[in-house]
Amino acid sequence: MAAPVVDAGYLKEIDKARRDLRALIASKNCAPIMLRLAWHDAGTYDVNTKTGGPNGSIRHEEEYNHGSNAGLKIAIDLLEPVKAKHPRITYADLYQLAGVVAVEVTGGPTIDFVPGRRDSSVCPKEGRLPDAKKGSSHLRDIFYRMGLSDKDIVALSGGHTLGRAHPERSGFEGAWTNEPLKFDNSYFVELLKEESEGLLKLPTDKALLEDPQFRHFVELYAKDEDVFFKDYEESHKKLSELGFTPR
Ligand code: HEM
Ligand SMILES: N=NC(=O)c1ccncc1
Repeated sequence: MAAPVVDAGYLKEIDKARRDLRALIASKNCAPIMLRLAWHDAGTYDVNTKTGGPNGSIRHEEEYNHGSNAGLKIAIDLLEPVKAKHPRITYADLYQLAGVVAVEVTGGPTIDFVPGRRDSSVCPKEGRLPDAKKGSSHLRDIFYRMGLSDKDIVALSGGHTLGRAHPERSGFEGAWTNEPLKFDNSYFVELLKEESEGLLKLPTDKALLEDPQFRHFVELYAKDEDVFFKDYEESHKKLSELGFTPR
């Protein structure tokens, strides 16, 4: 599909949609699943083939039915009324805007959002997102393929400050923090604790402790929330613009 014309009218629609997303997320307490949707649409990017990425393709059954996307149809359906109210906005932009708003309204950093992403109906094959049961080398394979770095891997893993795992979706259960609707650095604080009573640590979360390069950033972010917020904002913007050249 063609890229949207980002004129004054489009920018006005983005501002209106931003307000509607704030209201939706507040009313449904759905910030976590909105952030997960944005990350799953963007995280399919392959920097070598320049395919996948934040292009709205996850709206198609072929992709949202991937095992790693279990549960995300809930977010896709919640966003349909917002899309219907602002039809000029591409799904690609809407999903990334929802992710940015989800972080902001839960107390996280303000992430610069540049609109203009085009939609695609080409769905990547399953397997481009990380497998929670694996370790550091797998994380690097997946995120380096996107064109992201070690710092991006750790900072973006901080997205697990929000929400929880659902056995019927991923087989894992529980939240990573004691305040799963608050965006802060508690994911890293809990990760460094030997035992965080009743809280979740995925094998890939634990990999961030075992790998020295990753652990450096975990310790930094656990100690200084401002540094985490600055790095998270940069990495989230990078993720949301993979394969997209803002005009
Ligand atoms: C580093 C590799 C990652 C792995 C292996 C991973 C794995 C998972 C798994 C297994 C779940 C549970 C899904 C469910 O049962 O509902 C989950 C949830 C979640 N993930 Fe990730 N994730 C990763 C990175 C990220 C990133 C980069 C972000 C965003 C920046 C993110 C945001 C979330 C959020 C917000 C939830 C909670 C969703 C909810 O409460 O419904 N994750 N993740
Ligand atoms: N945030 N990542 C996920 O939700 C996820 C990633 C891979 N497999 C299942 C779930």
